[in-house]
Amino acid sequence: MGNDIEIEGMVFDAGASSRASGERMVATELIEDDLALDRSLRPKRLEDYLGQTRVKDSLSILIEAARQRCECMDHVLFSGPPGLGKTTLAAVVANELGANIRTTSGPAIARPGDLAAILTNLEDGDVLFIDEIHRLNRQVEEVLYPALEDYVLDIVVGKGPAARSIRLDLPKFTLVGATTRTGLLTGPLRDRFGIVFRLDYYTPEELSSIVKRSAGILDVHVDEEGALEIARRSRGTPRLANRLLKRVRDWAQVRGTGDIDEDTAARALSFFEVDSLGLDALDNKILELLCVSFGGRPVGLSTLASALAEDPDTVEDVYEPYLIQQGLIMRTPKGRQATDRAFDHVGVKRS
Ligand SMILES: Nc1ncnc2c1ncn2[C@@H]1O[C@H](COP(=O)(O)OP(=O)(O)OP(=O)(O)O)[C@@H](O)[C@H]1O
Ligand SMILES: [Mg+2]
Repeated sequence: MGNDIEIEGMVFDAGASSRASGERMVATELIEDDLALDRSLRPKRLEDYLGQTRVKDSLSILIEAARQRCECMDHVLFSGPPGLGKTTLAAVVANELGANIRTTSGPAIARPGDLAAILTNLEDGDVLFIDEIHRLNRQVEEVLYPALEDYVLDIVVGKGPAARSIRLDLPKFTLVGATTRTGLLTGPLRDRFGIVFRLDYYTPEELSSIVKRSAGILDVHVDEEGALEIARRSRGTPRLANRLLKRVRDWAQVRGTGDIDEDTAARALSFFEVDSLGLDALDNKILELLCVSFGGRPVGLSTLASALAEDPDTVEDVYEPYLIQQGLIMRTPKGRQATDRAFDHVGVKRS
């Protein structure tokens, strides 16, 4: 294969290994590359959190009301695809409330005892942030319900006939939950949140202001059109916009003047194989297969996956959602099919 890398006699398929670890340049999930960047670019106050105006407006009312009454804010849930700013928003809420934040995640709380330890260590007014809350197991959830409703913890002491249940009072706290999949949350858990906020993909204009803010922090000059060009290729996702900005900055430093305008951004991103719609090489290969090799006919998932030398689940979970959301492919009962927009993008006529 053309992409193979040979190190000390061992041969790696560069494409497969980077894909297997999820490190696609256009991945919206967190990758190692983002970590240092995340810390410096994450907004801390509501005014620096750009876009999502409806969510921000309601949140600021909730926060202000809680502050005026000197009470805890209602429990809130943030849901939405990876990289749209759920974790960021949880920290922003705590900051605006002037509260401490304790952070944990669904998979990290394995047993009811783990949750009990977290809850009893909270202080009045704290924000408890549970990321990936849809991954809490049922027994743990059962402990959480009374804690959310009445700030109490029911624990069973002893075993067998001598076992008895005692009730402990907990400090008043605000739970902030985050999930990529509201559908996976159980009904009773969802019902215990005062408000569920759905984060949506950002518009290019919103992403462009995020790019400009980040460029200011990174101390790189980007003009209006340059920021918008990066924004258009960022799949509606701030995390990706920041990552692409970083790559464009590298390219501009080495191949350009160091400043970022529209032309620099476009050339840099084409160099890194992120095209005008934010599609990478593999996305484009999918479109080419559907439009050219299969001539626009519906193609079954397994046929498509084997033509790409990929796993069908990966094709369905990783590659397809954005292509479908962009109206480039359709799922039909007979299989996957390219749309007119895909034909336009690939630059061929439907036969
Ligand atoms: N509204 C925003 N304004 C400015 N920057 C943002 C905004 N939302 C997100 N970001 C940036 O995008 C990055 C990713 O956001 P965050 O980690 O909060 O996403 P997430 O929704 O929690 O993703 P995941 O589902 O993968 O946990 C952050 O480091 C932050 O810098
Ligand atoms: Mg997160």
